[in-house]
Amino acid sequence: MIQIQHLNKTFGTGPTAVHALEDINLEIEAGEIFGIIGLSGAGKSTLVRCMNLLERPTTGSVLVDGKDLTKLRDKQLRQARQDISMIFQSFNLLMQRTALDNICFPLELIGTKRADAVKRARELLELVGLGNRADAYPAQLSGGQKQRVAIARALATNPKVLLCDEATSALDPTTTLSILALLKELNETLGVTVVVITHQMNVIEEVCHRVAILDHGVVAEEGTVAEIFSQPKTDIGRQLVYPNGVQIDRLPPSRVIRVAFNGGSSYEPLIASLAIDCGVKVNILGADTRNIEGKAFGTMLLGLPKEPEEAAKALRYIQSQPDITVEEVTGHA
Ligand SMILES: Nc1ncnc2c1ncn2[C@@H]1O[C@H](COP(=O)(O)OP(=O)(O)OP(=O)(O)O)[C@@H](O)[C@H]1O
Repeated sequence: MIQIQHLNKTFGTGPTAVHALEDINLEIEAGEIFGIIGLSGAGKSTLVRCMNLLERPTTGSVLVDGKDLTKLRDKQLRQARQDISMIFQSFNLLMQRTALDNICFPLELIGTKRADAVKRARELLELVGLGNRADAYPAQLSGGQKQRVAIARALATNPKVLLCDEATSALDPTTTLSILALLKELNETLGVTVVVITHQMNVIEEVCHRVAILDHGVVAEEGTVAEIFSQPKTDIGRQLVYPNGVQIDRLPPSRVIRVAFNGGSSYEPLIASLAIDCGVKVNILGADTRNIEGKAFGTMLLGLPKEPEEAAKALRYIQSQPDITVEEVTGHA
């Protein structure tokens, strides 16, 4: 659906140039919810703006449905953009227009008859749960309601792709969840491909199927949400997945392992059975468990006994358990 190939974006020239994105390669499939996460300044907004050419890549291609947007002339590009809508952290509603007329706006731009536009806008207001607020102005709506109007407006032209740039970052946690649930529902019912840009791991966890982690303008790692959550492979991945991770250099000098639960139906009482079945005691240094799509994922950071034979025995026992993987930890845990 969206193929990003060898994309680079540099702002400015010479010694003050900022290389915001370097050799980005991503494939986002039709119908999926794809997350792009990274710390502030990682290049997330620049990347999402390159996806509809609001920002023109310095080099590289952006293919949507096989069409390279960077090769299109203005008129063709305007047409292609009708398939790619965007919502923002700050909603960007027109304050002088009612909710209904905000949604009619993109339809007016493409010459839709007023009666047809109003009909479509009313349908969309129903779809986003605001059927009774057609005549409200943005100032009379809550943040969550404003984002619902923005979503309805973004869907007015029946786009194939909805780009969400920090769409829930200005909302409280409960409203965030309700907007994410709406995005999920729209993805499932309309089949719209959703790209979610965020700095919050819980947003990714809540709605995304796959995720790419952006770090200093490069893709550090990508995979299914379950893969990234159970076994982040890079420092930045570990920082995002375990924000309260333990620095190993502050731990006692015994071997430390991370035990990842990879989607077994429940958490085995691993520590208790270690003690009972092999008489070995391990230290729990940290634990972070989650339930994703009904399956158990998560990790425990364990300090093995100092005595090498005991440590090896514990390790063998843990490795023999189903749906569990183990890695020895060095550096950021
Ligand atoms: N128009 C611009 N001119 C110059 N530099 C820019 C411009 N836009 C972005 N940058 C730089 O590009 C880098 C990436 O910025 P970007 O806004 O894409 O990051 P981000 O991950 O979205 O960060 P945040 O979460 O803080 O919005 C930063 O170093 C930023 O200063």
